[in-house]
Amino acid sequence: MLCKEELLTIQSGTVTYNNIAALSDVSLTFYKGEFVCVLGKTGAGKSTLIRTLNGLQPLSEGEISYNKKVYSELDHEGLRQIRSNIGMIFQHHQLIPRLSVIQNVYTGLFGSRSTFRNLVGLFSNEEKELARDVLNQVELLPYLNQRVDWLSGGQRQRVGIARALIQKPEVFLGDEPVASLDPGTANRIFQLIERLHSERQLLTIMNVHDVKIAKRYASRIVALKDGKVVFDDSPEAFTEEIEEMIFAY
Ligand SMILES: Nc1ncnc2c1ncn2[C@@H]1O[C@H](COP(=O)(O)OP(=O)(O)OP(=O)(O)O)[C@@H](O)[C@H]1O
Repeated sequence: MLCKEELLTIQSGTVTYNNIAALSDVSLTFYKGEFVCVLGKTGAGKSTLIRTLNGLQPLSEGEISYNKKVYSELDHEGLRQIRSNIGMIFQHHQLIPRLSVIQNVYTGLFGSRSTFRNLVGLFSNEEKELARDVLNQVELLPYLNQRVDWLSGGQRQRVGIARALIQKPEVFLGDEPVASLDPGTANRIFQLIERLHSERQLLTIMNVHDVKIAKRYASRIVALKDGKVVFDDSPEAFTEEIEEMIFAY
């Protein structure tokens, strides 16, 4: 029997904002090689879950651990090291508009370099080679000196993916990465994410609101409602009844 390698765990996780629980007693274990899509209507807690997994949002109660290292027991440096293993993409890319494609990709390395090297923009030949390699993987090498604000939405998201890849992550997180894109472009972005996921044997966790995308690409679907996990199973087990229950008002 194959032994699943546990990577990220949230145990009884609760996040409270002004007495309202954005996440409520959530317990999930994620394994290397899983492609997880997190579904839920607006306000269900999807972004909060992703931000807690990335260590950007502390839990009000409960524990999160990465490779058995508990976030709340780590100092700033320990948390930074964990974050360097987690690549993240966002709905609005969070690129620096006036910088070029390759300069934006370099920012993915900033968490693992000295402030001085970041400030003066010094990059080793190895780092330059790595940036070209990840841009090639997202098919943007011809655009490396282009300003990102001149690119289309799909191209910008591919820059965001390259910026995450340059970290050589073990975990790939996404907060609604295709929510602003047309269905065709959204599918092409997910095909790219799926290819990179398989080639690199990542743990991939993507928030989406499109059930079709989740059913097509995920190996596991987690659904949230009012901050609680209401479904955690295979895409095949995600029925129309469950979909109605999750999106009902
Ligand atoms: N910084 C914050 N301060 C106060 N309340 C917040 C904050 N962030 C989120 N919330 C609240 O927590 C709940 C969950 O929000 P969250 O953004 O995680 O949901 P979501 O499923 O990602 O929704 P969406 O798809 O709209 O982004 C919502 O009720 C939201 O209003």
